Amino acid sequence: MLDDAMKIYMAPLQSYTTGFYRLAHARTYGKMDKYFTPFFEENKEGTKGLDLYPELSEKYNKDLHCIPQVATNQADFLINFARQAKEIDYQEININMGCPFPMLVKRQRGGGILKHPELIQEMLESYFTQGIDVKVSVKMRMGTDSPEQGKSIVKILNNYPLEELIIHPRLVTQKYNGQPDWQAFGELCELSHHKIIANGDITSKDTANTIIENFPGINGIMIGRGLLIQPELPFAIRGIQYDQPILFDFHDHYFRLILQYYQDWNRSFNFLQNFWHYPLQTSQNLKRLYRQLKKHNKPDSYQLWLTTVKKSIL
Ligand SMILES: Cc1cc2nc3c(=O)[nH]c(=O)nc-3n(C[C@H](O)[C@H](O)[C@H](O)COP(=O)(O)O)c2cc1C
Repeated sequence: MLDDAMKIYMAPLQSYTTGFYRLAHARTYGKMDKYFTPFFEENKEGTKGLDLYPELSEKYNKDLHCIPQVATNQADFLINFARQAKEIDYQEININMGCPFPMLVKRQRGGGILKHPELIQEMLESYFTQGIDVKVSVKMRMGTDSPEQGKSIVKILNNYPLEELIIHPRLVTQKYNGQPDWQAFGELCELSHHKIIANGDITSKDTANTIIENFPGINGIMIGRGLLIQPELPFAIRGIQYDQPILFDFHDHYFRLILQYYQDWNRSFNFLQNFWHYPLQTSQNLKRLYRQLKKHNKPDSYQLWLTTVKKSIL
């Protein structure tokens, strides 16, 4: 049985782990230790108060330990983001230093910032000298295009009182290809003075246990795609079993939350497609069902499609 002190977090995945998803997941399976929102970016969000985003509204995050994430290299934006988050009762924010989206990387944000230690240092120096009462954690890859970059960044991060450091040991240039480099992860852990959370390709209880056994000093693990494929995975890792598959209860919670919010079938349907994307990738038959989904884009037809999925999964 996994030690309770070992934390399990839900990773942020833009368009997938939305507020609706996180809340429906918690109501169905139980609460995870922490949730991270997909990243907010400056320019778009700078013009609108954070309290206006359903992603952050109390309705979808009440009683969940949720951390708003930001992708920036600007101290002013970071400070403003933290202050706005505090106003709506968030105590911690997370900085994205890993996203491989080319538009972000080109602008030295997300995974692109790892090549610019000077920007990280300036931003954190300014943040921490202002004494803002909002904790900061960082989620990073092991470099933009070289693992040496991750090492220099970890040394810089050591100068600041971060809440924790989440490491996904891939380079930004790898996107999601190849394997995470767990040896490089170990080296970064040794260099870091912070609490470490391991992230990347945790898709089963066995992978989780191997990482925890190989790196006993870490504080937790973060799961993204493994959870989207198998939403019960974080609880299976803790040894919790459900009497019956409850994927469809999860779906029903999620479906209700979306329809209530949008009151519009077409917009809701996009979210439903995202919900089914990962669970229906595990066999040729399920992939074929997923491809058929886009033709079932009307409420009655969707219900018929769902019946076929139920028969294939249960
Ligand atoms: C479609 C997609 C969207 C993602 N969006 C974010 C994001 O908004 N913020 C972030 O920090 N990471 C994001 N990630 C990265 C994941 O949080 C995670 O670090 C990565 O998928 C590796 O973990 P996993 O193998 O458990 O999924 C995204 C990944 C994918 C595939």
